[in-house]
Amino acid sequence: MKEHRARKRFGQNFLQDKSIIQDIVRAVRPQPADTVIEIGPGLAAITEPLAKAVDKLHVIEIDRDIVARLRTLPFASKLEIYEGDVLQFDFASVPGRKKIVGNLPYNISTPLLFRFGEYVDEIVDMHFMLQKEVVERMVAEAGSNDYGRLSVMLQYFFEMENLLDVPPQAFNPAPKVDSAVVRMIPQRGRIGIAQDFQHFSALVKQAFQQRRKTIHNNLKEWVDDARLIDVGIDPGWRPERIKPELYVALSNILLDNGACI
Ligand SMILES: C[S@@+](CC[C@H](N)C(=O)[O-])C[C@H]1O[C@@H](n2cnc3c(N)ncnc32)[C@H](O)[C@@H]1O
Repeated sequence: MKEHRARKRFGQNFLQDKSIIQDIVRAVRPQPADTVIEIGPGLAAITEPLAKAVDKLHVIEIDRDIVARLRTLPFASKLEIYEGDVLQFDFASVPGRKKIVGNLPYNISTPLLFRFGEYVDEIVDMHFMLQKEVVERMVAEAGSNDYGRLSVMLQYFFEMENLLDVPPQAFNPAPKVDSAVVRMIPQRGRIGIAQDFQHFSALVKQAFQQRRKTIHNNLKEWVDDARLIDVGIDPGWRPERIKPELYVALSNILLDNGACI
């Protein structure tokens, strides 16, 4: 088969370390009847073992040359191939509760992660290879330097665990950064339910846009200190001190007060 030259614009760093590939597939635990979707199959490093384990594997790939290659693989009949941009993909178009997997293109990982909340009720679990720094932000606890909007918004929907650190040499070409595999499992309601998700999301965005400001200074237009204290928030705290569940509670209280961010 013709050699494929990795395309930087599609974030192509192909996994070549067999033991890491095995670790990922073992973590996913695919069963024959599972609905598994792989994002960015590339040269099929994870695709092949996944396709062998399930009756049908759904794959989403943007690179036309790679799609053509996938169609020639010996296990191609097991693949349902969607050619296009995963950022535009409607995950609800694949019926059933889904396991989603991918060694993600790092240039689109953050906007992609933000989309999964929309599909949370249709997801069994997700396993992604990401930049290690992104995984650290996803799983960060309040009070740590890595804690921010990504941590709050994803922890609202998912329980997450850093399963495995992966060095650059595991890929070809080697990326400039370390990577890690994260497991994400839907956990709706664990930290409360936002009455209005858009409002909760706007509140968290507003808070972290000005991370150096105290929560009092950040939100004084919308909420007085007494309400903050009611929820358990010290008005002198910076946004990174406030746990995800407190953002949910604060959003609900603001709505009850008729104060809309
Ligand atoms: C980091 S590579 C991983 C390839 C392969 N899964 C592996 O582990 O070796 C990312 C893959 O995602 C594909 N890709 C990049 N941007 C994409 C997008 N917006 N939508 C769908 N696939 C994309 C790339 O073409 C590439 O195949």
